[in-house]
Amino acid sequence: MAGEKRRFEIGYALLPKKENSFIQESLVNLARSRGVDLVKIDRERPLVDQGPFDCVLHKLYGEEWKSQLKDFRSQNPNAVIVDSPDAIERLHNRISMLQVVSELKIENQSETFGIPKQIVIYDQETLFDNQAWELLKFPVIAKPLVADGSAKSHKMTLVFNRDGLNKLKPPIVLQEFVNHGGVIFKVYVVGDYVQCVKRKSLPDVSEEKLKSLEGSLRFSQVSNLSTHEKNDDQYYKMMHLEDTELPPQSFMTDVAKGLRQAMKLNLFNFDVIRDTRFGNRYLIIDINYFPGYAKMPGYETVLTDFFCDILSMKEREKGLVECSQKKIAGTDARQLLNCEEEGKP
Ligand SMILES: O=P(O)(O)O[C@@H]1[C@@H](OP(=O)(O)O)[C@H](OP(=O)(O)O)[C@H](O)[C@H](OP(=O)(O)O)[C@H]1OP(=O)(O)O
Ligand SMILES: Nc1ncnc2c1ncn2[C@@H]1O[C@H](COP(=O)(O)OP(=O)(O)O)[C@@H](O)[C@H]1O
Ligand SMILES: [Mg+2]
Ligand SMILES: [Mg+2]
Repeated sequence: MAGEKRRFEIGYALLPKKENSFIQESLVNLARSRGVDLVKIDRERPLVDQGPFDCVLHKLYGEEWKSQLKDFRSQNPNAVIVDSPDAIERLHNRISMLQVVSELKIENQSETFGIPKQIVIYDQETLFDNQAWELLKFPVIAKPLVADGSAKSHKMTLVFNRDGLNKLKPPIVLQEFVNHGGVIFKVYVVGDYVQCVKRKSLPDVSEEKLKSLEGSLRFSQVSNLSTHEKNDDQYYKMMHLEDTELPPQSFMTDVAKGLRQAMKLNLFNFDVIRDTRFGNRYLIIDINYFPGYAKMPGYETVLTDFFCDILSMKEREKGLVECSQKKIAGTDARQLLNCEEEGKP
C-alpha cells in the first residue's frame, strides 16, 4: 500500500535451548513494532525454500548447516547473514579463539590486556612430559580443546599438582589459573554496542591453600550456577560481587571493538578476569558466539536497534548499487537517492 513502511523479515536458526531463552515475547514484540518480524527457520526444510529473509541469525554447528547457508547466500545475494560461519568457527577451538587477542593493538596508558599462559596437549604422554610444563605453574585449568557448545566442552578441571593430571583426557588446553578475586567480567558485544557485567567465578587459590589441596577439582559453567548450587558447595561460598569495581568502560569498549574487527563477528561475548597481582592487567579467557543475551539488561532494545541498523545499512547499500546501475543507464538517480554524500562511486 502506498505510504506504508517496508517491513523486514529476519529468519533465525537456533537450538531449542537458545530459542527458549533468546526468542522472548518482549523481543519479538519490540522488533515487530519497529518493522522487523522474527521468523523461525524450519530445520526440516531446505533454507533456500524459505523466506525470502532479509537477514539470517544463526547458532548451529556442522557442515550441513554451513552448506545450506552457502546455497542461501548464492540465491539471495542481498540478504545479510549474521555472522559468517567461517568467522564463527574460530571460536570452536580454545586455541584459535584466543589467538586473535595477541594480534590486537590497543593504545592505553593505564590498562594492559592479554591471555593467561597456556599450552595445548593432544595426547597422554605429552601430559606428563616435563618440557611441556616449563612454561606453566600450578594451579592450572584444563579445558577441552573443542568449544562446540556441548556439555562436555564446558567440563573444566582445576589441577593443583601433578597427581591431578591423571584424570585428564586430551585433547585439552592447560591454562594457568590466575587469581582474580572470584569475579569475572562478561563483556557482551552486539554490533557496536558493548556492555560489561559482573559474574561469580572461582575463588582465589593462595600458595598455602595450594599445598593442602589434593589433585584436582572438576567444575562446569561456574558463572551460570544458581545461588542455591553455589551455597551448597563449600568451594563457591564467600564471593562478593558488589564490592568489585567494573573495568573502565572505554578500555573494554576498545578491546571489544578490536576483537569485533579482527574476528569479523557482530554477536559475541568474552570473559575477562583482572589479575590480582597487578590490578590493571586484564586477561581474556573465553570468547563465546551468540551468548545468553537475554541475561543482559535491556537486551530487547539493544538487539532490536542492531537489527534495524543492519537492515537499514543493507537497504542503503542496495540503494547504492541500484543507483550506480541507473547511472550507467544514464539516469540521474544518484541525486534522487541522495547518494552523492556517501562518498562512494
Ligand atoms: O545458555 P546461556 O544463556 O547461559 O548462554 C550460554 C553462555 O552464557 P553467558 O551468556 O556467557 O552467561 C555461555 O558462556 P560461557 O561459555 O559460560 O562463558 C556460552 O556462550 C553458551 O554457549 P555454548 O554452550 O558455548 O555454545 C551459552 O549457551 P547457549 O544458550 O548458546 O546454549
Ligand atoms: N585462566 C583462568 N584463571 C582463573 N579462572 C579461570 C581461568 N579460565 C577459566 N576460569 C574460570 O573458569 C570458568 C570457565 O572457563 P571458560 O574458559 O570461561 O569456559 P566456558 O566456555 O565453559 O565458559 C570461567 O568463567 C572462570 O570462572
Ligand atoms: Mg566462559
Ligand atoms: Mg565459553
